[in-house]
Amino acid sequence: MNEFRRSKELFVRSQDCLVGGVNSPARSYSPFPIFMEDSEGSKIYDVDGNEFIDYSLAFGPQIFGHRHPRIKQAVERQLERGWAFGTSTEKEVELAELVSKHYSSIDKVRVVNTGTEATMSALRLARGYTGRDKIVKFEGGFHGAHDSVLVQAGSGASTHGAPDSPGVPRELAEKTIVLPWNDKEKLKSVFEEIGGEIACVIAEPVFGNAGCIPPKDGFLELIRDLTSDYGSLFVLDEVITGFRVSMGGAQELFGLEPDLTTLGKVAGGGYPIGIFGGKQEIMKHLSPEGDVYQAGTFSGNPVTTAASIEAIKLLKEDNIIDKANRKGEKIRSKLNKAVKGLPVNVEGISSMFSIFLCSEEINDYGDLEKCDFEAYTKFHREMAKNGVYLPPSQYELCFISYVHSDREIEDTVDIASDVLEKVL
Ligand SMILES: Cc1ncc(COP(=O)(O)O)c(C=O)c1O
Ligand SMILES: NCC(=O)CCC(=O)O
Repeated sequence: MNEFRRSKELFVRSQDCLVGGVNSPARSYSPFPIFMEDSEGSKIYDVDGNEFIDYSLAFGPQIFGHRHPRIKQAVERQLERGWAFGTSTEKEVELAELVSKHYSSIDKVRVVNTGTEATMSALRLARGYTGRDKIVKFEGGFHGAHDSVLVQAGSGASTHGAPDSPGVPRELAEKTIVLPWNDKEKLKSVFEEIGGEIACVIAEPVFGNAGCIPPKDGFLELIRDLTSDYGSLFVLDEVITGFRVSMGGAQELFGLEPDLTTLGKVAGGGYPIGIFGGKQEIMKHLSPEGDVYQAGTFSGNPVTTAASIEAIKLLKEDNIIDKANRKGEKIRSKLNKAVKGLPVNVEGISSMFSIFLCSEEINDYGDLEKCDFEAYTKFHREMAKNGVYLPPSQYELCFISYVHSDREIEDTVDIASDVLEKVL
């Protein structure tokens, strides 16, 4: 049974110098976070020398497994030549070409450092392009930690009970209209009422920050139709799904054509990245071609772009997405079988899944209230004691990589069913 003595000591130290002892609230959990220091493939290792099969995978990017040798080598090659020039580089061009090759809705991109920056900039561009201020998002949707989207936000904001963050000016929050996910009638009536004032609808194609909740039939298509009819933009936030559910993201899988797309996570091969892009007609409004301002010292930096290019090539050459999808199907079906009779519901698509501690199906953010959050905290800790690292909240997704072995999946299922019997 794993023990976490050194993590506990470090948490005492970190609380004196980091807010809540962490650098992101999503990493703060009871009784104290486990401090990691090493990784290889499907495994991560903590400061006490414990080994874990990892299903958090850095909150998503590591579909390749940790420390993939090809990504490591690409970064090392770049380190030999420099890691920050603040100038144009050939790699940026290569990366932009690769992204638009895989995303038919994208002619041009801008590369930034995080998903947060990507959605923040995409919303500014949508507002600048349409000359309108209002945006629509969905309850429990998470698009990063910036003002316009910290309204009824999922992920850590919900975990820590602050889906509407203080500090966001009321005047700005009022410009964000929040609707229930998968509710076609509400969406239609908002457009009928004020469609001409809406700059854009931003949506995760598959909910990933209020657990994994796929779209109901026709919901994304309805967003597409209404935004087109009313001259608003459809911003598809593929920070989680991009380069994960298929090379061309959820838009390829579902046959959608958004106006703007945001990417992150897997797209950086584990290095910090955000990308947003769309058709030239819209992108040309971004500075320096247009007036909508956006900039950044580290945007498109050479190390991240080297990692990203290698990652995208690797995804294709090693057929990583199909392999990870099959592992996803396997773990979901085995877990569901193993927990029959318990109030547990394993849902998901592709290489992502949620272990909801409740017996009913989860269709929207409100349904998460039916889940047992206290039991999840115990479940998370007991799993870690038994060598399995899960995301620390039911709001976050479990991810599986293409290098998780069948043996590891079987061990995980056995451990999870024993632990769940105990904690429920
Ligand atoms: C759908 C979605 N959009 C945007 C973000 C923000 O990305 P980042 O954490 O890289 O800023 C996240 C992060 O979890 C996300 O899940
Ligand atoms: N789904 C939310 C995140 O991935 C955020 C991770 C973090 O802030 O550490």
